[in-house]
Amino acid sequence: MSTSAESIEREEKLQGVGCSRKRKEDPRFIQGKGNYVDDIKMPGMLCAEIVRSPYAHARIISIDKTEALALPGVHAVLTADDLKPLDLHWMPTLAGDVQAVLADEKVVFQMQEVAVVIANDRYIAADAVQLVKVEYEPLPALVDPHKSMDSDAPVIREDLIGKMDGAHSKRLHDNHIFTWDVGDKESTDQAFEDAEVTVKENMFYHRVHPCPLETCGCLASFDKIEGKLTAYVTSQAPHVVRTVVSMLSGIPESKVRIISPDIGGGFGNKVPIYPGYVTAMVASIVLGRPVKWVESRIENLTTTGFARDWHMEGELAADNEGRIKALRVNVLADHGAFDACADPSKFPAGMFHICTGSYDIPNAYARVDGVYTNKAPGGVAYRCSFRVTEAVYVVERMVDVLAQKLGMDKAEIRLKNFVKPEQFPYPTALGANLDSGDYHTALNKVLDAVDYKELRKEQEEKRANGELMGIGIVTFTEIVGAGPSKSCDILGVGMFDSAEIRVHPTGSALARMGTITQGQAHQTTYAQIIATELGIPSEEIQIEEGDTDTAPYGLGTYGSRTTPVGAAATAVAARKIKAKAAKIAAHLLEVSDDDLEWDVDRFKVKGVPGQEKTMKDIAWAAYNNLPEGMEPGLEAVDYYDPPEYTYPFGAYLCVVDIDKYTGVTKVRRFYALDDCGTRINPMVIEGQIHGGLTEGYAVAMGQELSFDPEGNIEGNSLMDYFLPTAVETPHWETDYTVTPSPHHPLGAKGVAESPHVGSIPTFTAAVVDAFAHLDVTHMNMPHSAYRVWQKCHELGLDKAK
Ligand code: PCD
Ligand SMILES: [Cu+]
Repeated sequence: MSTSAESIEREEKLQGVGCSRKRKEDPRFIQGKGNYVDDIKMPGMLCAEIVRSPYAHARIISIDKTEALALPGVHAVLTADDLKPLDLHWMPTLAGDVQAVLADEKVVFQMQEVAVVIANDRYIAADAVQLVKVEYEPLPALVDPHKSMDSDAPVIREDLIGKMDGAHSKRLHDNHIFTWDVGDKESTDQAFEDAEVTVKENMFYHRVHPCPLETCGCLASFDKIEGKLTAYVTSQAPHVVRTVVSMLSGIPESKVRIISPDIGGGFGNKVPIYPGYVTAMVASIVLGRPVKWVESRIENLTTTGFARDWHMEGELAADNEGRIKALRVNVLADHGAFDACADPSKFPAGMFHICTGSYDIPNAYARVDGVYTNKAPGGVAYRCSFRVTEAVYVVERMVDVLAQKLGMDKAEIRLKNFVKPEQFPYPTALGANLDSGDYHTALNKVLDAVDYKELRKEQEEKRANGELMGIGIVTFTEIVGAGPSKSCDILGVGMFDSAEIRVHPTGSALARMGTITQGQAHQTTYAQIIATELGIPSEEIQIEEGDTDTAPYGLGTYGSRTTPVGAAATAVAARKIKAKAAKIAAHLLEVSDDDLEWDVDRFKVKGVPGQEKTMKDIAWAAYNNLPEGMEPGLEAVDYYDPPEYTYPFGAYLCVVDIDKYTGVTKVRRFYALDDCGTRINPMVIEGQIHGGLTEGYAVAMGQELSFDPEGNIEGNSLMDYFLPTAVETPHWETDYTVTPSPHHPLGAKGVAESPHVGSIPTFTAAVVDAFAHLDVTHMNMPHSAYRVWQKCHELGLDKAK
């Protein structure tokens, strides 16, 4: 291959892999030309609003629609009784449970969907909601998951009474959902018995919500003549929605069209299928007119897709030198009133088995018990590949707790226990198979960059002075790219993904994928991959996603799976085209394909200067001058089933200064080093990392959905729920190393979740480290000023001068 200045120049023009190509979608967005579900209008369109329960737990005595129906402009009021004849009053969840579309005799969480009003516009519908008279008989609410399995606990799911075979395991109580465990319990227990040192800590990973700027919504239109249902849905997985809608409604899948238009942020919130979507679709079928439902902010925060809410007990066993011998974790998972977690079907606790982290831990055992409470359902992967956030949190916290007990440095204990570069691929004690990594290089790079020794010295001086300064260190490993079909499916559909590329006669291309961007810049970055593979300039490649009538079947975008799965499909589809292109070039140049070499955007005859055919020449020939017997056209499709997950990793360090009189925590420095293997677009990666760190800061420092003893949700509007703006957001410093994935066609791993997963425990680590000299080993999030002040007060620090 030639590396002449001329070919380097041609390569740069392609704007391929590795180029910080500007985001192609931005000119549209910044000019207000985005097209979201709520922007779409159809002739004759009606609007739906939902009547919701004021109680967390109550029996429905009666529903009186008379007054609502009498309001001019109201077309219908639907309740569970109206959906019953269609068998649509309950729906399956992604977690193998069922969920009431509209409450069936009983409400089980505050703001649960009770009835839906359909009217000419949203204002009339909202007025009519007030006129629907529902009589309730309140029942005792179960809010504390630790009490879910008490013998006198109120039973939440009467529909499941006596059904002790759950979707994932035996159920131990009417409020128990599943037990999931992994690892060797016996050897782990033994290692704990034999250990020189053990540590244990309880931590609560509080309930939060992804809170995308655009709330969830659906515009459904049923064409009675064609028998076709078209729905614009805020979905991160449009094909999955199509399959479920077809299964639920009996409409052939070929007559269901789901379109995810522009999406204003997903963050996991837009993976599940919500009652609102179903009611809009049903209403359109019943009324024969398009029906739109769009949530308000409070509805979004209260009823759709929460995340976390795990009570975790972590334990480590080690020797006196700090070599970790075993990890044991016990989790009580609060899933709310329906198990609507969005995980691959066989993983009720997501990818929690990554909780051995970046460490070489010989023995491990983890157990998770899911229980029902009177809270909204969800359990979505808020910027995390299914409970990876929880996994990283527990192990990183425990390593710090161990270091404190042994009086060891928190960086040193990590360097001592890392999986070493020569150990990859590394099978963990809990069954993950880490494909690649170089943890020592990453952490050392960070320690050098911030002058760690100097920071610790400064901390000592501050402590002597009675000031609080904390240094948090986290070295995390993610598991992304769900996933190999052999282990990962959603309702039976394997979690492959797809790409279809068509090269037109004049050499430009159109490509469609089964994934769907929500702001990640897929239109920019997918084109870069094809540009490098096929030598077609990025500018001449159009990327389309999100319309099930045109895109090949895919499982969607969440869990940072686009790069590990969708980008791999794209590379492989492009390579199929290139293989055909080589044959056409050989034919045009009258040589055998062996005599050809690829040079950026053309095939050249080896050793014969000037004898060459560009991709443009080849594309034209594909439609008129082909080798004997070859079919015309230049296109390919690939369904890529990854052989393995990818394991991005990183090393983060945070420095905080805490005011002991007010508890105000100032993030002085945050240094984030990420390794996602081959980097497709460094600028997009940088943006993704800034976004993920900011969301991590939000979760660690302020976001929280809490409940009072009656099950009333607290803090469910943006008056209380913390969304950091540029004012609160700290300054981020980023860095990287490159350890390519050995099995991915491009060597790339996902990246978008890493900063979220990695930063949250880093903030906690930094806050706790500020108090470490006072024997504090853990503090629960969120680290709001009030809560941090409480700790200062408890320790009498706010009294000291
Ligand atoms: N190596 C590499 C990697 C990556 N990349 C880039 O970056 C991005 C991203 O990617 P990923 O990582 O693969 O991911 P995806 O799949 O695409 O996505 C997903 C994610 O993404 C993130 N980010 C974001 N951004 C925005 N803007 N928006 C949104 O919504 C969002 N979301 C979030 C979330 S949450 Mo889940 O759902 O929770 O699970 S998951 C998630 C894209 O564009 C790509 O291309 C590159 O370049 N390179
Ligand atoms: Cu998660």
